[in-house]
Amino acid sequence: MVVVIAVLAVGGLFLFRPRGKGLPPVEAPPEPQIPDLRVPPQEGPVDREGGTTTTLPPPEEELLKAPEIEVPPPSAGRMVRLRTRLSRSQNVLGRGLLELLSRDRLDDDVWDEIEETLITADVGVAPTRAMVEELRTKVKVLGTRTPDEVRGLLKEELLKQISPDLDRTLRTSSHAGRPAVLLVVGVNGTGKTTTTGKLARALVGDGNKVVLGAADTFRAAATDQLQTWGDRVGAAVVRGPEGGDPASVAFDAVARGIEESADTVIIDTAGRLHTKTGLMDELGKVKRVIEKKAVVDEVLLVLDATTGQNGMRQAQVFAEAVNITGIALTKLDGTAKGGIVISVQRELGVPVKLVGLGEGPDDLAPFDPEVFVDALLGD
Ligand SMILES: Nc1nc2c(ncn2[C@@H]2O[C@H](COP(=O)(O)OP(=O)(O)OP(=O)(O)O)[C@@H](O)[C@H]2O)c(=O)[nH]1
Repeated sequence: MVVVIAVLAVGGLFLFRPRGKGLPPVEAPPEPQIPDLRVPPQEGPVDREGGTTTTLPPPEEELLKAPEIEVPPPSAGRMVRLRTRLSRSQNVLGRGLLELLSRDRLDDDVWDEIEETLITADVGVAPTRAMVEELRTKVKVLGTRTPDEVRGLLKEELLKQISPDLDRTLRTSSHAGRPAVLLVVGVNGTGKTTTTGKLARALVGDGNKVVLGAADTFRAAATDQLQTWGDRVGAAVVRGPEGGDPASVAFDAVARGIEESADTVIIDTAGRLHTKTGLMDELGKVKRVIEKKAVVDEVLLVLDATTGQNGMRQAQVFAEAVNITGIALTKLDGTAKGGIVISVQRELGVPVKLVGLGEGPDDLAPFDPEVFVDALLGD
Protein backbone atom coordinates (compact mmCIF):
# COMPACT_ATOMS: atom_id res chain seq x y z
CA MET A 1 0.00 0.00 0.00
CA VAL A 2 2.76 2.40 0.97
CA VAL A 3 4.56 1.54 -2.26
CA VAL A 4 1.39 2.15 -4.30
CA ILE A 5 0.85 5.56 -2.69
CA ALA A 6 4.48 6.50 -3.28
CA VAL A 7 4.31 5.47 -6.93
CA LEU A 8 1.06 7.39 -7.40
CA ALA A 9 2.52 10.53 -5.84
CA VAL A 10 5.61 10.45 -8.07
CA GLY A 11 3.49 9.53 -11.10
CA GLY A 12 1.09 12.38 -10.32
CA LEU A 13 3.90 14.91 -10.20
CA PHE A 14 5.23 13.58 -13.50
CA LEU A 15 1.82 13.69 -15.20
CA PHE A 16 1.21 17.28 -14.29
CA ARG A 17 4.47 18.55 -15.75
CA PRO A 18 3.62 20.80 -18.73
CA ARG A 19 3.75 18.84 -21.98
CA GLY A 20 2.26 18.79 -25.50
CA LYS A 21 -1.48 18.32 -25.89
CA GLY A 22 -2.56 14.72 -26.14
CA LEU A 23 0.90 13.23 -25.69
CA PRO A 24 0.95 9.91 -23.81
CA PRO A 25 2.80 9.90 -20.47
CA VAL A 26 6.08 8.45 -21.72
CA GLU A 27 9.51 9.56 -20.53
CA ALA A 28 11.01 10.77 -23.79
CA PRO A 29 9.68 11.30 -27.30
CA PRO A 30 10.44 8.31 -29.51
CA GLU A 31 13.16 8.54 -32.15
CA PRO A 32 11.44 9.61 -35.36
CA GLN A 33 11.99 6.50 -37.48
CA ILE A 34 11.83 3.86 -34.78
CA PRO A 35 8.40 2.38 -34.12
CA ASP A 36 7.13 3.00 -30.59
CA LEU A 37 7.65 -0.36 -28.94
CA ARG A 38 6.12 0.62 -25.64
CA VAL A 39 2.72 -0.61 -24.59
CA PRO A 40 0.40 2.38 -23.83
CA PRO A 41 -0.62 2.72 -20.16
CA GLN A 42 -3.90 0.98 -19.35
CA GLU A 43 -6.93 2.83 -18.00
CA GLY A 44 -7.68 1.80 -14.43
CA PRO A 45 -10.66 -0.56 -14.28
CA VAL A 46 -13.71 0.35 -12.20
CA ASP A 47 -13.72 -1.64 -8.93
CA ARG A 48 -16.78 -3.28 -7.32
CA GLU A 49 -17.39 -0.29 -5.04
CA GLY A 50 -17.65 2.03 -8.03
CA GLY A 51 -14.25 3.74 -7.53
CA THR A 52 -11.34 3.27 -9.87
CA THR A 53 -8.26 1.24 -9.14
CA THR A 54 -4.93 2.15 -10.65
CA THR A 55 -2.97 -0.52 -12.41
CA LEU A 56 0.77 -0.29 -11.88
CA PRO A 57 2.77 -0.06 -15.11
CA PRO A 58 3.89 -3.49 -16.32
CA PRO A 59 7.53 -4.49 -15.74
CA GLU A 60 10.26 -3.15 -18.04
CA GLU A 61 10.52 -6.34 -20.17
CA GLU A 62 6.84 -6.15 -21.01
CA LEU A 63 7.09 -2.47 -21.90
CA LEU A 64 9.70 -3.30 -24.48
CA LYS A 65 7.69 -6.13 -26.00
CA ALA A 66 7.78 -5.79 -29.81
CA PRO A 67 4.46 -5.04 -31.53
CA GLU A 68 2.98 -7.93 -33.42
CA ILE A 69 4.24 -7.89 -36.98
CA GLU A 70 1.78 -9.13 -39.55
CA VAL A 71 2.72 -11.59 -42.24
CA PRO A 72 0.91 -10.36 -45.34
CA PRO A 73 -0.17 -12.80 -48.05
CA PRO A 74 1.81 -12.96 -51.31
CA SER A 75 0.52 -10.86 -54.22
CA ALA A 76 0.13 -13.65 -56.80
CA GLY A 77 -3.42 -14.38 -57.94
CA ARG A 78 -4.88 -11.35 -56.18
CA MET A 79 -6.73 -10.04 -59.19
CA VAL A 80 -8.59 -13.35 -59.43
CA ARG A 81 -9.47 -13.18 -55.76
CA LEU A 82 -10.69 -9.60 -56.06
CA ARG A 83 -12.41 -9.76 -59.42
CA THR A 84 -15.94 -9.60 -57.99
CA ARG A 85 -15.03 -6.07 -56.87
CA LEU A 86 -15.34 -5.04 -60.49
CA SER A 87 -19.08 -5.72 -60.44
CA ARG A 88 -20.09 -2.11 -61.05
CA SER A 89 -18.07 -1.98 -64.25
CA GLN A 90 -19.31 -5.44 -65.12
CA ASN A 91 -22.94 -4.38 -64.85
CA VAL A 92 -22.59 -1.25 -66.93
CA LEU A 93 -19.83 -2.03 -69.37
CA GLY A 94 -19.66 -5.82 -69.71
CA ARG A 95 -23.34 -6.74 -69.38
CA GLY A 96 -24.47 -3.66 -71.28
CA LEU A 97 -22.33 -4.51 -74.29
CA LEU A 98 -23.18 -8.21 -74.19
CA GLU A 99 -26.89 -7.41 -74.20
CA LEU A 100 -26.65 -4.90 -77.03
CA LEU A 101 -24.51 -7.11 -79.24
CA SER A 102 -26.79 -10.09 -78.70
CA ARG A 103 -29.80 -8.35 -80.22
CA ASP A 104 -31.19 -9.85 -83.42
CA ARG A 105 -31.08 -6.63 -85.38
CA LEU A 106 -28.09 -4.37 -85.00
CA ASP A 107 -29.24 -1.12 -86.59
CA ASP A 108 -27.60 2.30 -86.29
CA ASP A 109 -29.47 3.06 -83.09
CA VAL A 110 -28.01 -0.02 -81.43
CA TRP A 111 -24.50 0.86 -82.62
CA ASP A 112 -25.01 4.35 -81.19
CA GLU A 113 -25.95 2.78 -77.89
CA ILE A 114 -22.85 0.57 -78.00
CA GLU A 115 -20.73 3.64 -78.63
CA GLU A 116 -22.41 5.52 -75.80
CA THR A 117 -21.86 2.62 -73.39
CA LEU A 118 -18.14 2.62 -74.16
CA ILE A 119 -17.82 6.40 -73.86
CA THR A 120 -19.77 6.46 -70.58
CA ALA A 121 -17.45 3.82 -69.16
CA ASP A 122 -14.47 6.13 -69.87
CA VAL A 123 -13.00 4.02 -72.66
CA GLY A 124 -12.13 7.22 -74.52
CA VAL A 125 -13.23 8.51 -77.91
CA ALA A 126 -10.56 7.07 -80.20
CA PRO A 127 -10.54 3.55 -78.67
CA THR A 128 -14.37 3.56 -78.75
CA ARG A 129 -14.40 4.38 -82.46
CA ALA A 130 -11.82 1.69 -83.17
CA MET A 131 -13.77 -0.90 -81.20
CA VAL A 132 -17.12 -0.09 -82.78
CA GLU A 133 -15.63 -0.27 -86.27
CA GLU A 134 -13.99 -3.64 -85.61
CA LEU A 135 -17.13 -5.02 -83.99
CA ARG A 136 -19.30 -3.90 -86.91
CA THR A 137 -17.07 -5.71 -89.40
CA LYS A 138 -16.85 -8.88 -87.33
CA VAL A 139 -20.59 -9.01 -86.62
CA LYS A 140 -21.28 -8.69 -90.37
CA VAL A 141 -19.02 -11.66 -91.07
CA LEU A 142 -20.61 -13.72 -88.31
CA GLY A 143 -24.24 -13.10 -89.22
CA THR A 144 -26.30 -14.75 -86.51
CA ARG A 145 -24.43 -14.87 -83.23
CA THR A 146 -24.53 -17.29 -80.34
CA PRO A 147 -24.01 -15.81 -76.84
CA ASP A 148 -20.60 -17.48 -76.72
CA GLU A 149 -19.58 -15.91 -79.99
CA VAL A 150 -20.64 -12.45 -78.79
CA ARG A 151 -18.67 -12.93 -75.62
CA GLY A 152 -15.60 -14.12 -77.51
CA LEU A 153 -15.82 -11.18 -79.86
CA LEU A 154 -16.04 -8.65 -77.07
CA LYS A 155 -13.26 -10.27 -75.12
CA GLU A 156 -10.99 -10.12 -78.11
CA GLU A 157 -11.75 -6.44 -78.78
CA LEU A 158 -11.47 -5.30 -75.17
CA LEU A 159 -8.20 -7.17 -74.74
CA LYS A 160 -6.80 -5.65 -77.90
CA GLN A 161 -7.53 -2.16 -76.56
CA ILE A 162 -5.86 -2.99 -73.24
CA SER A 163 -2.70 -4.17 -74.99
CA PRO A 164 -2.03 -7.41 -73.08
CA ASP A 165 1.55 -7.53 -74.40
CA LEU A 166 2.73 -4.43 -72.53
CA ASP A 167 5.41 -5.16 -69.94
CA ARG A 168 3.66 -4.77 -66.58
CA THR A 169 6.40 -6.09 -64.34
CA LEU A 170 7.21 -3.86 -61.44
CA ARG A 171 10.96 -3.61 -60.97
CA THR A 172 11.29 -4.19 -57.27
CA SER A 173 14.35 -6.44 -56.95
CA SER A 174 17.73 -5.18 -55.79
CA HIS A 175 20.48 -4.98 -58.36
CA ALA A 176 24.22 -4.35 -58.27
CA GLY A 177 24.06 -4.62 -54.48
CA ARG A 178 21.55 -1.79 -54.22
CA PRO A 179 17.83 -1.80 -53.52
CA ALA A 180 15.36 -1.08 -56.28
CA VAL A 181 13.93 2.41 -55.82
CA LEU A 182 10.29 3.23 -56.55
CA LEU A 183 8.97 6.78 -56.57
CA VAL A 184 5.24 7.07 -56.00
CA VAL A 185 3.77 10.27 -57.45
CA GLY A 186 0.28 11.66 -57.93
CA VAL A 187 -2.24 14.11 -56.58
CA ASN A 188 -3.07 13.91 -52.88
CA GLY A 189 -6.36 12.21 -52.30
CA THR A 190 -5.93 9.68 -55.07
CA GLY A 191 -4.87 7.01 -52.59
CA LYS A 192 -1.13 7.61 -53.00
CA THR A 193 -0.09 6.97 -49.42
CA THR A 194 -2.51 4.07 -49.09
CA THR A 195 -1.11 2.55 -52.28
CA THR A 196 2.47 3.00 -51.07
CA GLY A 197 1.55 1.20 -47.84
CA LYS A 198 -0.35 -1.57 -49.61
CA LEU A 199 2.51 -2.06 -52.04
CA ALA A 200 5.03 -2.31 -49.22
CA ARG A 201 2.82 -4.92 -47.63
CA ALA A 202 2.51 -6.92 -50.83
CA LEU A 203 6.28 -6.82 -51.35
CA VAL A 204 6.91 -7.97 -47.77
CA GLY A 205 4.37 -10.74 -48.39
CA ASP A 206 6.41 -11.76 -51.41
CA GLY A 207 9.49 -12.07 -49.22
CA ASN A 208 11.18 -8.70 -49.80
CA LYS A 209 12.80 -6.39 -47.31
CA VAL A 210 11.28 -2.95 -47.75
CA VAL A 211 12.20 0.55 -46.57
CA LEU A 212 9.67 3.37 -46.88
CA GLY A 213 10.50 7.04 -47.40
CA ALA A 214 7.87 9.55 -46.24
CA ALA A 215 8.84 12.34 -48.62
CA ASP A 216 5.35 13.86 -48.53
CA THR A 217 6.60 16.25 -45.88
CA PHE A 218 3.78 18.74 -46.48
CA ARG A 219 1.16 16.54 -44.89
CA ALA A 220 2.06 15.31 -41.42
CA ALA A 221 -0.87 12.90 -41.58
CA ALA A 222 0.61 11.22 -44.65
CA THR A 223 3.85 10.56 -42.76
CA ASP A 224 2.02 9.11 -39.76
CA GLN A 225 -0.16 7.03 -42.04
CA LEU A 226 2.93 5.60 -43.76
CA GLN A 227 4.54 4.92 -40.38
CA THR A 228 1.51 2.83 -39.43
CA TRP A 229 1.70 0.85 -42.67
CA GLY A 230 5.41 0.25 -42.14
CA ASP A 231 5.05 -0.72 -38.48
CA ARG A 232 2.40 -3.31 -39.28
CA VAL A 233 4.74 -5.29 -41.53
CA GLY A 234 8.06 -4.40 -39.95
CA ALA A 235 9.27 -2.11 -42.74
CA ALA A 236 11.48 0.78 -41.63
CA VAL A 237 10.01 4.23 -42.32
CA VAL A 238 12.35 7.14 -42.90
CA ARG A 239 10.74 10.46 -42.16
CA GLY A 240 11.80 14.09 -41.97
CA PRO A 241 10.55 17.18 -40.18
CA GLU A 242 7.17 18.52 -41.25
CA GLY A 243 7.68 20.89 -44.18
CA GLY A 244 11.24 19.61 -44.61
CA ASP A 245 13.02 18.93 -47.88
CA PRO A 246 11.42 15.90 -49.62
CA ALA A 247 14.66 15.22 -51.51
CA SER A 248 16.56 14.91 -48.26
CA VAL A 249 14.05 12.34 -46.92
CA ALA A 250 14.31 10.41 -50.19
CA PHE A 251 18.11 10.45 -49.94
CA ASP A 252 18.05 9.22 -46.35
CA ALA A 253 15.56 6.48 -47.21
CA VAL A 254 17.76 5.19 -50.01
CA ALA A 255 20.83 5.37 -47.75
CA ARG A 256 18.95 3.37 -45.12
CA GLY A 257 17.88 0.87 -47.77
CA ILE A 258 21.49 0.36 -48.85
CA GLU A 259 22.72 0.14 -45.26
CA GLU A 260 20.11 -2.49 -44.39
CA SER A 261 20.53 -4.42 -47.67
CA ALA A 262 16.86 -3.90 -48.46
CA ASP A 263 15.35 -5.19 -51.68
CA THR A 264 13.10 -2.22 -52.30
CA VAL A 265 12.85 1.39 -51.21
CA ILE A 266 9.46 3.01 -51.87
CA ILE A 267 9.23 6.77 -51.66
CA ASP A 268 5.90 8.51 -51.16
CA THR A 269 6.18 12.03 -52.61
CA ALA A 270 4.07 15.14 -52.09
CA GLY A 271 1.27 15.55 -54.60
CA ARG A 272 0.49 19.18 -54.38
CA LEU A 273 -0.68 20.39 -57.72
CA HIS A 274 0.96 23.77 -57.95
CA THR A 275 2.55 24.84 -61.20
CA LYS A 276 3.98 22.33 -63.62
CA THR A 277 7.38 23.98 -63.24
CA GLY A 278 7.21 23.72 -59.47
CA LEU A 279 6.29 20.07 -59.70
CA MET A 280 9.04 19.42 -62.23
CA ASP A 281 11.60 21.13 -60.02
CA GLU A 282 10.50 19.23 -56.94
CA LEU A 283 10.30 15.76 -58.47
CA GLY A 284 13.42 16.43 -60.57
CA LYS A 285 15.36 17.28 -57.42
CA VAL A 286 14.10 14.19 -55.57
CA LYS A 287 15.19 12.04 -58.50
CA ARG A 288 18.60 13.71 -58.88
CA VAL A 289 19.35 13.37 -55.20
CA ILE A 290 18.38 9.68 -55.17
CA GLU A 291 20.62 9.11 -58.16
CA LYS A 292 23.64 10.10 -56.09
CA LYS A 293 23.18 6.76 -54.38
CA ALA A 294 21.05 4.49 -56.56
CA VAL A 295 18.88 4.26 -59.65
CA VAL A 296 15.20 5.15 -59.75
CA ASP A 297 13.73 1.93 -61.14
CA GLU A 298 10.07 2.87 -61.25
CA VAL A 299 8.05 6.04 -61.15
CA LEU A 300 4.51 4.95 -60.33
CA LEU A 301 1.71 7.40 -60.97
CA VAL A 302 -1.30 6.89 -58.71
CA LEU A 303 -4.59 7.75 -60.37
CA ASP A 304 -8.09 7.60 -58.87
CA ALA A 305 -10.32 5.71 -61.33
CA THR A 306 -13.41 7.53 -60.12
CA THR A 307 -12.18 10.99 -61.14
CA GLY A 308 -12.55 10.49 -64.91
CA GLN A 309 -11.31 13.18 -67.27
CA ASN A 310 -10.44 15.57 -64.46
CA GLY A 311 -8.09 13.02 -62.92
CA MET A 312 -6.61 12.32 -66.31
CA ARG A 313 -5.74 15.98 -66.83
CA GLN A 314 -3.98 16.10 -63.46
CA ALA A 315 -2.17 12.88 -64.30
CA GLN A 316 -0.93 14.44 -67.49
CA VAL A 317 0.75 17.25 -65.57
CA PHE A 318 2.69 14.64 -63.59
CA ALA A 319 3.53 12.70 -66.74
CA GLU A 320 5.01 15.87 -68.23
CA ALA A 321 6.98 16.62 -65.07
CA VAL A 322 8.54 13.20 -64.60
CA ASN A 323 9.12 10.07 -66.64
CA ILE A 324 6.32 7.75 -65.48
CA THR A 325 6.99 4.02 -65.86
CA GLY A 326 3.67 2.63 -64.63
CA ILE A 327 0.22 3.51 -63.38
CA ALA A 328 -1.44 2.40 -60.16
CA LEU A 329 -5.16 2.80 -60.77
CA THR A 330 -6.99 3.06 -57.45
CA LYS A 331 -10.65 2.75 -56.45
CA LEU A 332 -11.51 0.64 -59.49
CA ASP A 333 -13.94 -1.18 -57.20
CA GLY A 334 -15.99 1.94 -56.72
CA THR A 335 -16.68 2.81 -60.33
CA ALA A 336 -18.68 1.69 -63.34
CA LYS A 337 -16.05 3.35 -65.49
CA GLY A 338 -13.63 0.47 -65.83
CA GLY A 339 -12.86 1.62 -69.37
CA ILE A 340 -10.44 4.13 -67.84
CA VAL A 341 -7.82 1.36 -67.97
CA ILE A 342 -7.90 1.69 -71.75
CA SER A 343 -7.94 5.48 -71.96
CA VAL A 344 -5.29 6.13 -69.33
CA GLN A 345 -2.79 3.79 -70.96
CA ARG A 346 -3.44 5.35 -74.30
CA GLU A 347 -3.21 8.95 -73.10
CA LEU A 348 -0.16 8.53 -70.92
CA GLY A 349 1.56 5.86 -73.00
CA VAL A 350 2.41 3.70 -69.95
CA PRO A 351 0.90 0.45 -68.71
CA VAL A 352 -1.38 0.05 -65.74
CA LYS A 353 0.73 -2.10 -63.43
CA LEU A 354 -1.32 -2.12 -60.25
CA VAL A 355 -5.00 -1.77 -59.46
CA GLY A 356 -6.66 -0.82 -56.19
CA LEU A 357 -9.78 -2.90 -55.63
CA GLY A 358 -10.86 -1.97 -52.13
CA GLU A 359 -10.00 -0.36 -48.84
CA GLY A 360 -8.56 -3.46 -47.21
CA PRO A 361 -4.77 -3.64 -46.71
CA ASP A 362 -4.41 -6.45 -49.25
CA ASP A 363 -6.74 -4.99 -51.86
CA LEU A 364 -3.99 -3.95 -54.26
CA ALA A 365 -3.32 -6.33 -57.14
CA PRO A 366 -0.88 -6.63 -60.01
CA PHE A 367 -2.97 -5.82 -63.06
CA ASP A 368 -3.87 -8.80 -65.22
CA PRO A 369 -5.66 -7.76 -68.47
CA GLU A 370 -7.19 -11.18 -69.10
CA VAL A 371 -8.66 -11.50 -65.61
CA PHE A 372 -9.91 -7.93 -65.90
CA VAL A 373 -11.75 -8.52 -69.17
CA ASP A 374 -13.18 -11.83 -67.92
CA ALA A 375 -14.43 -10.04 -64.82
CA LEU A 376 -16.10 -7.34 -66.94
CA LEU A 377 -17.88 -9.88 -69.10
CA GLY A 378 -18.79 -12.20 -66.22
CA ASP A 379 -17.86 -15.86 -66.17
N1 LIG B 1 -12.52 1.56 -52.35
C1 LIG B 1 -11.24 1.88 -52.44
N2 LIG B 1 -10.74 2.81 -51.61
C2 LIG B 1 -9.45 3.12 -51.71
C3 LIG B 1 -8.58 2.52 -52.65
N3 LIG B 1 -7.35 3.08 -52.51
C4 LIG B 1 -7.45 3.97 -51.51
N4 LIG B 1 -8.70 4.00 -51.03
C5 LIG B 1 -9.26 4.78 -49.94
O1 LIG B 1 -9.37 6.09 -50.26
C6 LIG B 1 -9.46 6.82 -49.05
C7 LIG B 1 -8.80 8.09 -49.22
O2 LIG B 1 -7.51 7.89 -49.60
P1 LIG B 1 -6.71 9.18 -49.86
O3 LIG B 1 -7.52 10.38 -49.48
O4 LIG B 1 -6.25 9.15 -51.22
O5 LIG B 1 -5.62 9.11 -48.81
P2 LIG B 1 -4.14 8.81 -49.02
O6 LIG B 1 -3.98 7.42 -49.39
O7 LIG B 1 -3.50 9.25 -47.79
O8 LIG B 1 -3.68 9.68 -50.24
P3 LIG B 1 -2.76 10.93 -50.22
O9 LIG B 1 -3.62 12.07 -49.80
O10 LIG B 1 -2.34 11.01 -51.63
O11 LIG B 1 -1.62 10.71 -49.32
C8 LIG B 1 -8.87 5.94 -47.98
O12 LIG B 1 -9.90 5.59 -47.10
C9 LIG B 1 -8.38 4.73 -48.72
O13 LIG B 1 -8.57 3.54 -48.01
C10 LIG B 1 -9.14 1.53 -53.52
O14 LIG B 1 -8.50 0.96 -54.37
N5 LIG B 1 -10.47 1.26 -53.35
